[in-house]
Amino acid sequence: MSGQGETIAAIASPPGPGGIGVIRLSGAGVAALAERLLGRTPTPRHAHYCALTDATGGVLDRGLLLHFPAPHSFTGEDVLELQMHGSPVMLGCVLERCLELGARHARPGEFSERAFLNGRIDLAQAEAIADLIASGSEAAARAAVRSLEGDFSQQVHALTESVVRLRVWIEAAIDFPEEEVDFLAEPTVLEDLERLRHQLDEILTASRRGVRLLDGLHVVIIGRPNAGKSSLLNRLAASERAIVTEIPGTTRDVLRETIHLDGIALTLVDTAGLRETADPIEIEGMRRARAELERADLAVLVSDDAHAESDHGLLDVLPASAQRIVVHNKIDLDGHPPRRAMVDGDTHLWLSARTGEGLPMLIQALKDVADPGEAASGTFSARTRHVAALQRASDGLEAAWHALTERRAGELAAEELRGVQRELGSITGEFSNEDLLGRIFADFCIGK
Ligand SMILES: Nc1nc2c(ncn2[C@@H]2O[C@H](COP(=O)(O)OP(=O)(O)OP(=O)(O)O)[C@@H](O)[C@H]2O)c(=O)[nH]1
Ligand SMILES: [K+]
Ligand SMILES: [Mg+2]
Repeated sequence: MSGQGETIAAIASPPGPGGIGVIRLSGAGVAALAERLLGRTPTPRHAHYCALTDATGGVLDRGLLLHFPAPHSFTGEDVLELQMHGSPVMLGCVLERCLELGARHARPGEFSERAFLNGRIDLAQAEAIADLIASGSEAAARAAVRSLEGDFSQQVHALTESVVRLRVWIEAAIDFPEEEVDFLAEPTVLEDLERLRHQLDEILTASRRGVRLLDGLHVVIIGRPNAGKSSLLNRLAASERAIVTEIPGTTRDVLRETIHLDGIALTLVDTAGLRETADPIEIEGMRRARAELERADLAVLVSDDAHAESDHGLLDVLPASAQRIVVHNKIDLDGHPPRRAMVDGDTHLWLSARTGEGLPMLIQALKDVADPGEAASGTFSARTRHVAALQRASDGLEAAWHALTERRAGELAAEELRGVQRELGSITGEFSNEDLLGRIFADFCIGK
């Protein structure tokens, strides 16, 4: 079979002893190698029970040998799977035997990379494999499976097709300058563009959700000194992680603690209290606090009820991209019961970090943000790389919109749409370079 790569081999099951161990091979020499191991030509996709022997014919182990001839295999090449006892020592010996017979060690992710290069899966699907393996919750795993099934890629493809249609149309108009101006004023062109922007935004939102499922939620706790930020972090982490004292300005550096709610990881970030000060250490601490806010999915503004009024001004510090919860802490001091209310579109919670009263409400609110529940049923897994590309595509559509509406510049709009097409193509790997591929597949485990 032509077009197959060097024969690669790897132990595909996890390291350590196990019930079953699997060695996987792919490439040009697989068919010959399978024949040597089995002593005859294996039947395609048939489980042969056989002895796996060393060079002298000594039995290393007995197990199943499965041959998947190209192109109907995971990589699109000839693939061989050896299933045997999960003994790390014997797996090593059988792998060694495969190397003697002409295979070489596979690099991390090399099987998936070949599957991608042979068009069995696109890049987003290949990434979904790694994400499925690494997923830490059922929600994340299900989302990864959906991406692996191609849900995400299909949506990106559909979008790309619409972009191409619009671009071709605009380019055709440019070729007839006397009609161009009229054409660009056509409401249908702008309607199409508007619809595209809407669809792209929906995918962008879903992708952000997908990233959150994989990477967890970045929750930044901010507020004035002594509001009880560190006390709250300790409560949520159920440990004395952060130093708590009655001295304002206790926390000066950024402090992180990961907790899990229903299988979803939340990185809680405690920060230095925000106030006017001349202390250079505190000033640096506040700079870091603001930097953390920039990449927050959720900002928890902690306010000591006594200063609620002035703390309200801090809401302006929060980036628009982050969701937010306002916590009114220390209700134990005035004896008010815990409660939850919506104020100007924000969730406000009254609780006590000291006594733990009202804390379940906060945990519920965090869960609501972390796991969008019903809304997540259509969520696919996505990576920061995808979100960044979609964001650039979205900016490109906006630029195309301005080019058409304000400047009647068809050429410019077409150029922007070409850029959008490239960005979308980079997600599924139609436009990719070796650097990017190298970086993506190096993160995979060996044997995948
Ligand atoms: N009564 C009461 N005291 C609290 C509560 N939460 C925190 N405190 C007290 O408030 C003081 C400050 O708490 P911290 O958790 O250090 O506050 P912080 O916001 O991290 O302060 P900085 O790190 O200095 O910005 C400490 O003396 C805490 O014991 C609460 O719910 N009730
Ligand atoms: K303090
Ligand atoms: Mg603190």
